[in-house]
Amino acid sequence: MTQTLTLRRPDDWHVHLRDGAMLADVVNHTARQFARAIVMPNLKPPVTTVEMGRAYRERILAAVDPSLDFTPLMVAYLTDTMDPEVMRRGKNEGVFTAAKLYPANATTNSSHGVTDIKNIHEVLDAMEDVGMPLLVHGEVTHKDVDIFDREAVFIDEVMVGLVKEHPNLKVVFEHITTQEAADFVTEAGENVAATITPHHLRYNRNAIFEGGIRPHYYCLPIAKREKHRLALRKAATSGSSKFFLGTDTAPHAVGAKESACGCAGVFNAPFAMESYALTFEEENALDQLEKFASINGPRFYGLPLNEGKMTLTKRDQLVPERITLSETDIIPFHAGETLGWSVS
Ligand SMILES: NC(=O)N[C@@H](CC(=O)O)C(=O)O
Ligand SMILES: [Zn+2]
Ligand SMILES: [Zn+2]
Repeated sequence: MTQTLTLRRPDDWHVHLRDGAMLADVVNHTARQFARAIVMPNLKPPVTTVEMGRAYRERILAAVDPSLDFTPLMVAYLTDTMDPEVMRRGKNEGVFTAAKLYPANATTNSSHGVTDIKNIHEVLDAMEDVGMPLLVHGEVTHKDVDIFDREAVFIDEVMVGLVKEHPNLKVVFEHITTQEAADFVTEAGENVAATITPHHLRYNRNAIFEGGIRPHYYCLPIAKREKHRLALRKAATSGSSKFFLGTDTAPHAVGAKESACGCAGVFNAPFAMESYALTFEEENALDQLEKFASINGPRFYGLPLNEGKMTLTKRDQLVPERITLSETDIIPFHAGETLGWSVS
């Protein structure tokens, strides 16, 4: 018996499309599945001005296969010295959909990030004013905090105060990895939501060390204990409108991953919807997938729902061991596995 599932076309509320040759190589993997994507601004140099946001959007559109209907939604990268006027202009000129808070040195290309949230108080006021969502990489960076505790500590040290001081600011807690983050978002006001990646729903921290060190499972925030994975699965499939799809697809060349100091990030764009479908199926929640993938995100951002459709079919599909790009190879998430779902 073939089983199919037809949904409104989904959006991806957290992607890294990179730039140059890598951009051209990866963007259509996202555009084939998703109608829109929130494009992260952690380039070198980061996207900190309206002009840079506009130019990056042009480069993305130039790289997209014209037969695919895809809209990149641009994000400003917040620094200690960001001018609040960039938020107002970026919004008025239709360039920036959101702005991203990277705590300085928390993750890939975050060295220009914010060293203290106090430094962006006026920027946050301006965003609250114009209704621009703040996207947060929620980890503290002090060396004395254990890497597995950095998200939970960030909630206490930053998130609680942030939502108290800016009660009308829309906040997306990006790529949550802990029970604490899922609970925080559930208990916060309607202005607080979270994205959840395919990979944090599928493996816990043991996968990173199974029989040896496995760099392709390394991403930030790092995967946590099993109880946290189960909490994320519960949140994603709960039907709550506060949780939505954000793959955090983060391509790095195979050599940059398989290294003495390997980069953080999982490249999951090619089979993202198949991976989420598998998880929702295992949770007996396929009826909740459309809300998570196609409805909760646009509702939170105040954008229209997509009119197009996507059909997922219950049909086996082999994920390649590696994908050859123009300048390097890359290892996709689920490499070598057979997935029980295919996007038609
Ligand atoms: N998630 C990751 O592990 N890496 C992302 C950065 C990020 O989202 O934190 C990247 O840009 O490579
Ligand atoms: Zn991040
Ligand atoms: Zn990311």
